Amino acid sequence: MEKPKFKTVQEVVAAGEGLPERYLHAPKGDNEGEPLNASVPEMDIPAIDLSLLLSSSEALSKLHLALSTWGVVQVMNHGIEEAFLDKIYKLTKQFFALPTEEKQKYAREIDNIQGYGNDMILSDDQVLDWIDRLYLTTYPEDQRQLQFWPQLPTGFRETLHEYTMKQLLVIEQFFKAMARSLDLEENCFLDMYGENASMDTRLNMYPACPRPDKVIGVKPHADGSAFTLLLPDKDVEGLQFLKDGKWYKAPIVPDTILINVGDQIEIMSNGIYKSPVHRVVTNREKERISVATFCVPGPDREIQPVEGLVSEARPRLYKTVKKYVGLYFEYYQQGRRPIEAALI
Ligand SMILES: O=C(O)CCC(=O)C(=O)O
Ligand SMILES: [Fe+2]
Repeated sequence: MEKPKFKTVQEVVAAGEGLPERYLHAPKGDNEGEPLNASVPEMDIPAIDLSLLLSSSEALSKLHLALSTWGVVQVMNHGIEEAFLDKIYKLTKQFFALPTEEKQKYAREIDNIQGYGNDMILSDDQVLDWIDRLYLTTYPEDQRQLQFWPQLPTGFRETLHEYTMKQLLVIEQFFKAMARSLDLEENCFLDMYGENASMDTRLNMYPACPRPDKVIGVKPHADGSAFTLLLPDKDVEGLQFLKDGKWYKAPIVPDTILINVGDQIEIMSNGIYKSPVHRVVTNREKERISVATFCVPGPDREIQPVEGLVSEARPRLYKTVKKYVGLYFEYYQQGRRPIEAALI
C-alpha cells in the first residue's frame, strides 16, 4: 500500500523544523498585505428549532430567510443530546492526540480520500491547508471501509456509528423543512436525493499555527454536498462565511448543529438557497477541531432544479448534474467554483 509522502500538520509541528514554504500564501490582488487572520464581524444567523419546523410557519420563514441570504443556520432541538455531542468532541480530540504511529495505521493512500492524513495534494504549486483529517464514509453501512475506522480511542467506532444513525433523522427532517419553506411537497428534495444517498464524515484538526496571518486552515470553498452538518469547535473560532464580498465569523452556539447549504441544494432549489463560500482561519495559540458530515446524493441520481421552482419569472439556472462530487474536486484545487460548471 502506498502511503502519502507528505507529513501531516501535526508531524510538521512535532518535527520543529519551522514552517514549510508550501503552507504560505503570498499576498495577491487587492487585499495585498491583508492578514488572513484579520478581525471580522460576526454573522447574524438565526438558531432554528428543528422540532418546530414541521409545524410553525414562523420557523419556516426564518429558515427561508437564512438559507436564501447566508445559506447557513444553527439548528437547535435537533434530538441529539448534548452529552452525546460532547462525546463526539472528546473522541475526536483523543484520536488526534494519539501517537503518530497509531494514527498512521489508518493513513489514507495517496489517491484515496478515505482515511487519516493531510490535505489532498493535487498539484505541485498548490498551497497547503493547515489541517489534518480523518475522512470516513459512514453511510450506507456497506460502503464503510472499516480498515480506516480507528480501534482507538475506545468506543470511537461505536460512537461514530451511533452518530450516523442520529444524523439520519436530522437530515430527513431538514430536507422536509427546506421543501416546506419553499412551498413544495415535503418529499420533493428527498425524492431527488434518493434512497442510496451517502454520508461522509470528516474529523478535522487544525493545530496551533505560528503564522495565522499567512496560513489558512481551509481555503475558501463551497461544499459539494446537498448540505453539510457541522459541529464546530466549542471554544475556538475559525470558521468564516463570505457574503457580498466580505468575511464574517460564525458564532459559537453551544448544543447546536450548524447546517450549511451545499452546491447540490443550490442546484435543486434553482439558486434560491445559497451554497455559501466559507473558509477556516488558523490560530496562533490554540488548536481547533470540527466534525463535518457531508450529505451526498446517490451516484445514480440526476440532480436538477425541482419543477416547482422553475417558471417564466424564474427560469432554470442549472443543468442536470450527476456524480457532482467528482467534478467538484477537479475544480476545487484550481480555486474555481464547481457550481459554475453547472450553470446554464
Ligand atoms: O472546520 C470547520 O469549521 C469547517 C470545515 C469545512 O468547511 C469543511 O470541512 O468543508
Ligand atoms: Fe466546507
